[in-house]
Amino acid sequence: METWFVFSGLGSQWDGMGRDLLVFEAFREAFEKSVDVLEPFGVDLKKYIADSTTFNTSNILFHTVCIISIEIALVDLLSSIDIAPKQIFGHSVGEFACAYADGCYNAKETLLTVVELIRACVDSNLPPGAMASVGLHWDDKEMPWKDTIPVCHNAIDNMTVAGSHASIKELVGNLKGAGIFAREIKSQGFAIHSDLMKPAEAQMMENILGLNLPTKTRSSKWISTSQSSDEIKVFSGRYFVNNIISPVLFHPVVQRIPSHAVVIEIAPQGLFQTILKRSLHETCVSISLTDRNQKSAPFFLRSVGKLFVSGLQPKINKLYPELKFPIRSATLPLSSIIQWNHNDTWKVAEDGFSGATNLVEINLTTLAQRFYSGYKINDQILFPASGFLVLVWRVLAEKVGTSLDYPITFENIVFNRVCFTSTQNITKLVCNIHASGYFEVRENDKSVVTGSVRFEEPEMFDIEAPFSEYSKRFTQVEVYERFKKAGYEFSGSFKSLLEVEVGNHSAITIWEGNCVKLLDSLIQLEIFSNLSNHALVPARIDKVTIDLECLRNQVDEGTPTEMPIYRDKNLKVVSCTGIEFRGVHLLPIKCFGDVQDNGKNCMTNFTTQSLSSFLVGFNKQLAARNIIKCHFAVDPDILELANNFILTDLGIDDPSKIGAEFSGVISGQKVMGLATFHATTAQLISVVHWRIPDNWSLRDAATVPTAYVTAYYALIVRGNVKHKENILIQYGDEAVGEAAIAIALGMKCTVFTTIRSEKNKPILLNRFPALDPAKILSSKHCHNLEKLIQKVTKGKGVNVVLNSSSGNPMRVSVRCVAEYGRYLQLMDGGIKNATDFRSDKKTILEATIGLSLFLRSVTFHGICKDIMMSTKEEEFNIVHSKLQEGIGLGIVKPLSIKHFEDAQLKEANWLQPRPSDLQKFVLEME
Ligand SMILES: CC(=O)SCCNC(=O)CCNC(=O)[C@H](O)C(C)(C)COP(=O)(O)OP(=O)(O)OC[C@H]1O[C@@H](n2cnc3c(N)ncnc32)[C@H](O)[C@@H]1OP(=O)(O)O
Repeated sequence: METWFVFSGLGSQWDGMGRDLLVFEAFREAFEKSVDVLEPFGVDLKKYIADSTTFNTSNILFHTVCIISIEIALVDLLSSIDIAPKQIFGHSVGEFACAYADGCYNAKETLLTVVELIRACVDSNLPPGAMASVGLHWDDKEMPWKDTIPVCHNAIDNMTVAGSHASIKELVGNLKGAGIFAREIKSQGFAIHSDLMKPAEAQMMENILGLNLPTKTRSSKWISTSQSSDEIKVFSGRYFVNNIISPVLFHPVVQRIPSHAVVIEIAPQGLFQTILKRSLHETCVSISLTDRNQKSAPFFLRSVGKLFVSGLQPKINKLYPELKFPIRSATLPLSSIIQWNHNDTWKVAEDGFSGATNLVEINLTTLAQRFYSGYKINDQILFPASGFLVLVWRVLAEKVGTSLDYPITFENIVFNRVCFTSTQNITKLVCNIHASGYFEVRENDKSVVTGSVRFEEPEMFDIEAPFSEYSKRFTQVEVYERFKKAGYEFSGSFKSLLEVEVGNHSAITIWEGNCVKLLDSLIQLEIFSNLSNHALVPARIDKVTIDLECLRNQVDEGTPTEMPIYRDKNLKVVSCTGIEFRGVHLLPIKCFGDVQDNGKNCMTNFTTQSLSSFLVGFNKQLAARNIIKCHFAVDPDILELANNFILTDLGIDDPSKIGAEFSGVISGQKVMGLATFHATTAQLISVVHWRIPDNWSLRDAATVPTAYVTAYYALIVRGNVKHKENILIQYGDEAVGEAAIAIALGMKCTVFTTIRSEKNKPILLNRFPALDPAKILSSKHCHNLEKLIQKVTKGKGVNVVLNSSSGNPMRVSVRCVAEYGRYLQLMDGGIKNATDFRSDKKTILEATIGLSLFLRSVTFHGICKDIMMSTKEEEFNIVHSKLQEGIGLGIVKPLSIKHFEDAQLKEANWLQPRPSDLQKFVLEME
């Protein structure tokens, strides 16, 4: 909403005007200043507003200065409550107040100009004149305004005319007789804006020049009603001489007011309310601050209320004296006397921000919803992802009043938790859809699903059927047997896949008019293609497009129809006629916060194939390569992953790999290294190693490779760090952070770093004497870090940032990176696993950093910690030789901060939660 101020002129004055507004401090202060300015000119403002006789016997000079004084005081009053205009304009002498509101003149300069100009008119002995507002058209030259002159173009059907007293009287009489609106205006015997004012022009100029006021420039805020073109912005007293002798072009300015503006009339009396309401766009709000027929102070307060309702934010507390503490103990609290007034029924405004809210009940005992009980995972009934999509779809259709046949698109759907239902309870879901299309489904006040949704023309890939009639298929029985092994117990409508091609490129389902079931068939094909021994559910879906009409054109309504589903792994698409899912990201159900994983699959399988035998297998294969006395540093998560995958036997080539870091001895030479194994078969794929000094213990050496490989890869290959650059390393007390500090200091870089724990500061300083203690800050005080970096780098920022978390450290890092800098974001487990709810990865994916980073020509790199498996060979070779060189130069050393726990091979307690700073176990193999 734009705010416009309009200042009225003669005609708005009345006996007692402004008097009651003196209760408002800002108004009173401004008015009293005007009183002081005008006193030397014999104008007693206070008496004028207090005494009827003075008012009624005063001449035009008193009337005008009083109107302008009140308008100035109202501007100050509004400004005190933080109401400021985007545009201003004035009617006739109302333009004087514009000079004040625009800042061209102060109150004194404004009032002196009024006094001098009007006094010139009074002193010029002009022939007596009169003015009237008439319901005639400005452009209608045929109208009978004999001997009168149109002087103010007020509205399409209203103008003010001026002339001799007799001619105005005659015209008003004639018009009234003809049923046309006509009203004389109190212009105190003057025909302002007409030629009758011309004889006063020279005197006005002389008086104005006598004031010797500086020439100013009007701002673009002030739109002129006295100049035929608003282009000329030079402003001096001459502007007002022109105002008095030229017509008022009010209506053309009113027409420039956009729809959705708040127009505030500033005058002793809301003179133009009738006209504004007739002229403004119907979505505008016109508010007067005053009304002669009502008590001024309450009326003003009601107007302030209207400003608030219109969307402005008046600071109403400024209208009252400041509360001084302590207040008297006898002061009664107000709260008991404040109550809701329910007398009126209010229509809530549709302002584009309100949305539809719908409570949806899931009652599995009803006929329509009974089929949902066929969706069970690990003995619990789950409300399926497809059910949420159809729910949101229905709510939106109802909100916009359209049928479900209209194509719909969902985007960025995020499943924050799973929703269990049961036949005993009714599940209550609240679906909010914002006007922007953002939706959220909540259960028990917790967010379950979010995303965006809109009805729009569908945009789907053309289906290219990969279907070969001869390809092998799993039958329905085989499909659901496999699902069962992973914990799914689909029944009824949800046993919807009739067959699945073994390569998971296609499947057949059946359409029986149930959208939930059909959508779920597509999700089921995606789940089936990724099946492991954990039940998977969608965590995110990038896009879903549904065109029901297109689907219906392909099927016989009322007859169950077999329908092929296609899956393209490269396009990340699962689709059938009229429906397309893009980017369905699945996660084990246990990753969803409050899910009670019964652990059936995980733990039973865990004992059948123990982790120790898995590691013993690794050890044997390294021994076959002459690497003996191995120590493994293993990440519990990776072990868990290995455990999951090793039992997966879908008969499909599974490309998953597991990486492990180790140390050992080859032909009497101590080494440390990295090895990769097949996740499904535990077979060794590749191994690399580095020679290490004899004085390193094998236990310590096992912890070095991943941290330094990651740091070298990030800083040298991706970050291209150069000698003596400035570098920010977030979390220098993490393994990769410590390695990065070692490398950066080795290149004589200026290192800024943060630490998670103060106790690590002396350890870091001991390990790196070259590190400046002043540049090691707590990660909890990011703002200090930003200040320090900007100060030290003279506002340029750092050349390289290595960051491993989202949230505040990320935002600070983004602001601290210099032009042409390199921003390196560590991704635990890599982009592929970025939807993992147990870590920062999801937040990193959803973090927004803005484009400004790239406009500064900064490059952004996502760095996975499994470098060996995810990097090109030539890049890994660089890392390999740099790391060997670093060992030789003493840059690479065992980590000084303890992130590792010694563990027993036979220990079976791997899946227990452990402190977050203990990242790995070190196992000594026999
Ligand atoms: C130096 C100087 O300052 S010179 C400048 C001199 N001043 C002027 O030129 C100001 C001219 N304008 C005015 O005086 C006022 O805006 C007026 C007279 C047009 C309207 O003032 P109001 O206080 O609203 O008058 P009032 O309350 O009697 O309303 C007029 C009624 O007539 C109706 N009306 C019919 N035709 C018209 C018309 N052509 N113009 C205005 N009102 C009209 C209005 O709709 C309104 O009816 P409503 O009350 O049902 O809405």
